[in-house]
Amino acid sequence: MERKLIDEKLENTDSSSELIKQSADEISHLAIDIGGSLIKIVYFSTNSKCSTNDEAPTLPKERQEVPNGDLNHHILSGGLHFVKFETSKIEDCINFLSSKKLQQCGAQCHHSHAVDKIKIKATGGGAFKFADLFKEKLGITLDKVEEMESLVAGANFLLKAVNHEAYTYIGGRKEYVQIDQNDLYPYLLVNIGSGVSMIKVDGDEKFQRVSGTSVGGGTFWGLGKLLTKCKSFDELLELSHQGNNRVIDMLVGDIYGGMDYAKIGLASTAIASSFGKPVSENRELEDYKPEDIARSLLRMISNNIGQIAYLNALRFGLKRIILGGFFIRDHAYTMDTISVAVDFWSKGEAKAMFLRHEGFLGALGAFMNYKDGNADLMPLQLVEQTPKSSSCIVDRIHNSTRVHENESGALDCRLRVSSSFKIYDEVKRC
Ligand SMILES: Nc1ncnc2c1ncn2[C@@H]1O[C@H](COP(=O)(O)OP(=O)(O)O)[C@@H](O)[C@H]1O
Ligand SMILES: CC(C)(COP(=O)(O)O)[C@@H](O)C(=O)NCCC(=O)O
Repeated sequence: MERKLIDEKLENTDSSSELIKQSADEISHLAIDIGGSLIKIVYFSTNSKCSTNDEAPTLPKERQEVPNGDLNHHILSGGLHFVKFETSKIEDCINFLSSKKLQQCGAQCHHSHAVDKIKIKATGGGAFKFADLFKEKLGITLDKVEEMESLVAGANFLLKAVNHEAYTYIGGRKEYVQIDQNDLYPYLLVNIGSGVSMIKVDGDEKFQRVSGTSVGGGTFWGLGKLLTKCKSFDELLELSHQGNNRVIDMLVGDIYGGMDYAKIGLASTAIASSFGKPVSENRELEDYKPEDIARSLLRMISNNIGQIAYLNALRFGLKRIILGGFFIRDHAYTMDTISVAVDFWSKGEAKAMFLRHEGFLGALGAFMNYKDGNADLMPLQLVEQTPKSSSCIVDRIHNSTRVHENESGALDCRLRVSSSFKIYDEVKRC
């Protein structure tokens, strides 16, 4: 999978050059989400490995007319790609974008010979913080899209359009959930990035941020770094696999002489106090195993988020809690802890669901913001049609269009692009 490959590459010091070598594809649209910890990029390229079919051949160089006779639009076939960088290594991201030659093939280049007219959709705090840097180093203007709006648009897109996107994680098993588009709302979106935002989503552009907590992914990684000396987030996660939280956490049984506190529904093995054990032990930090600390930390933060999410779901009578953000990282113990917390507190009434493109909600939402109606903006939408051949792209399930992932991890899809935006003419002129 491309995402895995890129993550591995980023572990290496010369990672960005490796990544750049693989990236000779032609980009027509690109959006960026610059968060407190990570930069996420979603781009559409026409050179993806998507199989072709007679109705919609892959087209690096030509425009296609929409078969329904809409002469104002063209179709581009290709793949949506997902890339991430650590925000602290923003230079890698700049080099990557520079290698993509956006100046030439442009996300949105309006005027010939005017490098500084390139605009890309950008969200997250970094769209403000790094605006000058992008301008200075790449000549790119960041066209800001509000962060919560982007998260919601990204989540809605994934839930409606992408096949096998949402799943529950129960008893160590992923179960994919096919959500009926007519029965998607309302739901609680919980985005676990550096901090956590909780958003009640009632419709396509109808939402309200109802809560949040500063105890999130940044807390796990920051505290973990201090307490275990791990050098990377993935190392800390890996370490947590081998740990035993009972060495660090004070359990109900530790307080109740090994017994359950049955009257209030607490088993002896339930955590009474996260990180509570060292209080009564005369030991130093070095006397505890880093893996046990990592495990307790992960459990404490996941549990806490699961509980706050449940309380907010309860507040608004929501049954579905959809979780995104890179903290989750498709990590079994994290998902299990959150699922168990939601199930326990809601007595099975609410369900926690995870997303395969968990960390890219904001970037996807910003990408979706390239919309019609403004001559300065590139009109864009995913085309809803079924290819004749079964090879890839989209299929219809329950009357809706679904997008598939190809073997490189990109989402095969097609974009409908207004004729008024002449991508390839602009390429030549820029
Ligand atoms: N390679 C990584 N480096 C740093 N943090 C990571 C990494 N992979 C996953 N994470 C986790 O993801 C969190 C950031 O998630 P993300 O959704 O990208 O939020 P933000 O928008 O705040 O950057 C981090 O706080 C950390 O818990
Ligand atoms: C400020 C943020 C929206 C920024 O998003 P992030 O970069 O963490 O993804 C987020 O960190 C957050 O919601 N923090 C919690 C703040 C609070 O409600 O207390």
